[in-house]
Amino acid sequence: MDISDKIRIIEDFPKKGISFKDITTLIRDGEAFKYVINTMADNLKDKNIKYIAAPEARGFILGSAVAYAMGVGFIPIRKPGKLPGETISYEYDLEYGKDELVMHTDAIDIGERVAIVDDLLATGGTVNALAKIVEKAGGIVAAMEFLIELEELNGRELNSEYEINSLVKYNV
Ligand SMILES: O=P(O)(O)OC[C@H]1O[C@H](OP(=O)(O)OP(=O)(O)O)[C@H](O)[C@@H]1O
Ligand SMILES: Nc1ncnc2[nH]cnc12
Repeated sequence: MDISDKIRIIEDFPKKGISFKDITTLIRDGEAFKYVINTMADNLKDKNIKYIAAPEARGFILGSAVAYAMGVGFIPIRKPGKLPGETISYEYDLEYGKDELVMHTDAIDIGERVAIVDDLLATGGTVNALAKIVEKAGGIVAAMEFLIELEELNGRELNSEYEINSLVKYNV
């Protein structure tokens, strides 16, 4: 199935020079959404995955559906101030700014295998921070799955120690 034509591109959002890849047009199409989730779940089978971890907000849309499809647990990775228990955090750079991610310290036990799911790989800062948090908690990052990869931003290089799969690639 060709899903690339379901992604809407909006230039100069959220600021000038950014070519924004909008996935809302893909996920409102039930067949395209299902295809993406099943493809990601299929890529992750036979990897002995215990949990899917995904960052808010767009990561939750895909990550929780992939976890459900695989019958494994879901770990939400949030912005600061949202999780009620004891947390581990990590600051990172975005294509357009800075941010911080937070996970419950007890979400992962030592040696448990985690797959990271997000809608888009740009600079790779978000998932790198997420991977470092998982490792800080004693988990193993078994793979990273993306719907979209912006190849020129070299997110793959920043995360070269991890297995990375993406479904649709763009130059910018
Ligand atoms: O590879 P990177 O350069 O780190 O960029 C990719 C991240 O940026 C976007 O999230 P954003 O922080 O805009 O948050 P949102 O999901 O809440 O819209 C996107 O959903 C990825 O998580
Ligand atoms: N160009 C882009 N489009 C959509 N989401 C993004 N997150 C980081 N860069 C992005």
